[in-house]
Amino acid sequence: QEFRLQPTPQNYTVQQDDSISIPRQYRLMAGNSLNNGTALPLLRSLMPEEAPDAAFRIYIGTKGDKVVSSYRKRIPQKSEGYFLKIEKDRIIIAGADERGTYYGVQTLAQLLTLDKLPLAEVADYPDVPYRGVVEGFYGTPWSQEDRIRQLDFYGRNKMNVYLYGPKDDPYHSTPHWRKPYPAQEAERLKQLVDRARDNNVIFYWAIHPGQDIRWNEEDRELLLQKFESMYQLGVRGFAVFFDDISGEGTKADKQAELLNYIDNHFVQVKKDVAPLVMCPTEYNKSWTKVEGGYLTTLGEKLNKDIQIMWTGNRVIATIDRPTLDFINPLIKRKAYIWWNFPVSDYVRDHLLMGPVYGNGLDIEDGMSAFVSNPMEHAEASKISLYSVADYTWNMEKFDSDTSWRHAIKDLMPLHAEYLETFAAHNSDLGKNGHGFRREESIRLQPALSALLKSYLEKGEIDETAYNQVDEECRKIILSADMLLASGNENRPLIDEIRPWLTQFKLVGEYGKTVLEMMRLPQQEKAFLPGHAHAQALQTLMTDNDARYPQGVKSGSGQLMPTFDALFEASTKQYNQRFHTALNARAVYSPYTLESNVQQLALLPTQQKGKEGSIAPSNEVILWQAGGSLTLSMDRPRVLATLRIDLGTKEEGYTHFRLETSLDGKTWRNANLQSVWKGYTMQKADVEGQKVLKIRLTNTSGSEQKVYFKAFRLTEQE
Ligand SMILES: CC(=O)N[C@H]1c2[nH]c(C(=O)Nc3ccccc3)c[n+]2[C@H](CO)[C@@H](O)[C@@H]1O
Repeated sequence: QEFRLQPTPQNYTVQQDDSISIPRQYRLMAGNSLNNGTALPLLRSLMPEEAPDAAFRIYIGTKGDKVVSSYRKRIPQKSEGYFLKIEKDRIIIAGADERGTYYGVQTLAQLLTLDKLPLAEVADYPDVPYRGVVEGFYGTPWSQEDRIRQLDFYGRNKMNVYLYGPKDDPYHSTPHWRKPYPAQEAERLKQLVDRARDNNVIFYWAIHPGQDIRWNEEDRELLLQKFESMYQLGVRGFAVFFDDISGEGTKADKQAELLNYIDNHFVQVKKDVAPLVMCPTEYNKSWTKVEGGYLTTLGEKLNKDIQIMWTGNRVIATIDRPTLDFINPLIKRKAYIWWNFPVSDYVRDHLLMGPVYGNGLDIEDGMSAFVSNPMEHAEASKISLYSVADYTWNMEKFDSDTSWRHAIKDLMPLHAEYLETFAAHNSDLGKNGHGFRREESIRLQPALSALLKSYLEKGEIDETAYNQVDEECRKIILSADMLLASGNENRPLIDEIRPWLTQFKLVGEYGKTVLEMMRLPQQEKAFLPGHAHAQALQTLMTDNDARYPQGVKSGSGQLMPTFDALFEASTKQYNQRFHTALNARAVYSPYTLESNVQQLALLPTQQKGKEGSIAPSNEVILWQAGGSLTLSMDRPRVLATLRIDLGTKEEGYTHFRLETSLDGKTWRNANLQSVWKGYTMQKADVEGQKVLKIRLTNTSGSEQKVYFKAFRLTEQE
């Protein structure tokens, strides 16, 4: 793949027929404005041989510096803009500000990877003012090493913000948001703040107090003391998140009062702190009731400098002009976009490795920021983050597929073709409560469809499609092995995705086995080993990595549905021909979920041995009055235990009725009682009962906000 600058510059010209050797020594002419910045240290790390008498010169400064005054007019008049020019005997790097100059050096760093330096001119600047990442997901927070690698990545990719807000950090959220970090944790955060500074990234520390905040002076002062403790660690960006809470903390006027107080008595007083950021409780259109006045209250009352986050028309959504035309007038400022991709905390059995696409390419003027909420898998998230950096820097020239391919090459240059094969088939989320899906196996889709159509409709094999799919299965198996054996090229990435690589190889083997079965349904003996092997592979693909209770899924968007359909079709053909009853069901779960509660309806069910479950959800469930959830078995089964956890206190369960049925018509109550005092896990008195269906209904007469943490049954041996 050809060399490209990342992110795509606004203006970049190169003299095609000329270049220079990378100078071994140079004389540095630097402006004073850079003395305390990071541009010079970066430049010196790239070109170590500084010599006062060298013929080759490097002029570097910001627009106020004399050393670059003759290029002043070439500097884009945009925040973080820069002008970079490489001539035969000099390099000029002139920034609109210090960070712009730093970005000019980052661009030079990329050009220095070439064998020869092109005689180039770059006049560049970002489209979106704040660009970066909000570590705002549920699940295992990133490690210290993850975050340090992330911050270096943001520096290289010209991302300028990182918001620290992992939901599962108890000092970010309830119960310990009021307390300072323990010394060891504080020291680790200080290291991150310093690393962020080295990469010219604004480190925002976010607090998530809304679940138990009291609107009084004590909590207000405790919050300010926490911010002050973070300021002492070097933090210069602060955020307050009010998402996913219920009760008192959701009040807009109280939220605005608190935020304005923080702004007036902390942010404005400190003078060196970035604008305050807040995430509202109504952070997407599908939840907000404009007439309820929550957003307009914030828009009217919040100080104008305070940034307001927005996830779009839904919790998980792409961002377009209508999205911004809705929210910006309400909040009376440009939305600070919190993009919930590639976050996967609600589909933890999937990896989201596909291209970034679907956001508008003409909306750069409608947002103050665009930050991505990533997966708990830090390295794997970089495929998307690389493209988010590309998209937010130069929206008009953003090309989804080109960016995706370069992102993969950037992550594993020596194994890019194998990682691209893996990423292409691990991009869709599967069925989920948000209804957000992604394309998968795009290039193979026509062959998969043709193969399946000809086999199902005519019982024939489309040889062209067959061979394409067979070849892809070979590449899948090869890619999995090559990546698993890739050694130290990017060990942190391989460590993250290893369960999915193992699964991916099984998918390739399953595909090859099913393809062989397709040729044999008329051969009474020869068909059987393939059928048995396919079933063995199905079992191996189900009972996989114990670290992921929902299992791990690979190729679930296109490959597996096609292979399962071909498995079933060829087995049914065999059964009809030889009057046998080989199992033709590929994707087999004895449990089916039905619900009229929108956020529950799409949750997947799982079976592992004698245990059956409905996948948990990490969001607050809005369970309407009378809403119910029914788990049906494929046949009556004798239960041993049933555990339910709605994340609510004891009395919360009085709002629900649990019933069982043997025929789906007559129902009997099954009482719930606490498994452990004070905890929310409940057990139902179902031991020894033979049931066909289990039903849980909100009988309180009003909407209940609960968590869906567990719904697990075990059958008697
Ligand atoms: C602003 C935001 O997206 N907040 C959280 C969030 N909240 C939700 C919800 O779906 N929340 C929700 C749903 C229904 C009722 C209340 C809250 C999803 N997410 C993200 C993706 O799972 C999660 O990573 C994030 O921390």
